[in-house]
Amino acid sequence: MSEIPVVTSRANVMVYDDGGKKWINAGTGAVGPSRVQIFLNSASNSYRVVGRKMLDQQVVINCPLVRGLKYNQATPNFHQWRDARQVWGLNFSSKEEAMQFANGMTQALESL
Ligand SMILES: CC(=O)N[C@@H](Cc1ccccc1Cl)C(=O)N1CCC[C@]12C=C[C@@H]1CC[C@@H](C(=O)N3CCC[C@@H]4C=C[C@H]5CC[C@@H](C(=O)O)N5C(=O)[C@H]43)N1C2=O
Repeated sequence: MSEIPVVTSRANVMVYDDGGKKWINAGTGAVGPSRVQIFLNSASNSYRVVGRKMLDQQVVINCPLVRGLKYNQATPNFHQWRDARQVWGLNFSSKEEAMQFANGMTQALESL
C-alpha cells in the first residue's frame, strides 16, 4: 500500500482516561516523545495518524481520520480530537511542530 507522510512532528501522545478523568501516556514502557505522522493513502484518498515512540519505535497511535473530525487546538502546544472510542491528545515539543501538524491535519480534513 502506498502511504506517504504529509507531515511529521514530535509530540507526547496521550489518551484521556474517562474513568479517572485524567490524561495518560499512550503506549507502554518508558514515557517519551513520539514521531507523529499523518499518512496519505493515495489509492483510497484516506489519511491516518501514526505515532511511534522515538525510543523503541512502539506504535502508540494508529488513528484513521474521518470526515467531520473536530481537531481542537486547546493550547498552542496541546491539540486533541475524539475518535469512536477515546480522546487523543498531542503534547508537542514546540509551538512550531504543533502548527506544522495542525496545518497538515487541516489540509487532510478538508480533502476528505
Ligand atoms: C466537548 C469535548 O469533547 N471537549 C473536549 C475537547 C474537544 C473539543 C472539541 C473537539 C474535540 C475535543 Cl477532544 C474536552 O474538553 N476534553 C476531552 C477530554 C479531556 C477534556 C475534558 C475535560 C478536561 C478539562 C481540562 C481539559 C484538558 O484536559 N486540558 C486543558 C487544555 C489543555 C491542557 C493540556 C494538556 C493536558 C496534558 C495533561 C493535562 C495537564 O495539563 O496536566 N492536560 C490538560 O489538562 C489539558 N479537558 C479536556 O480537554
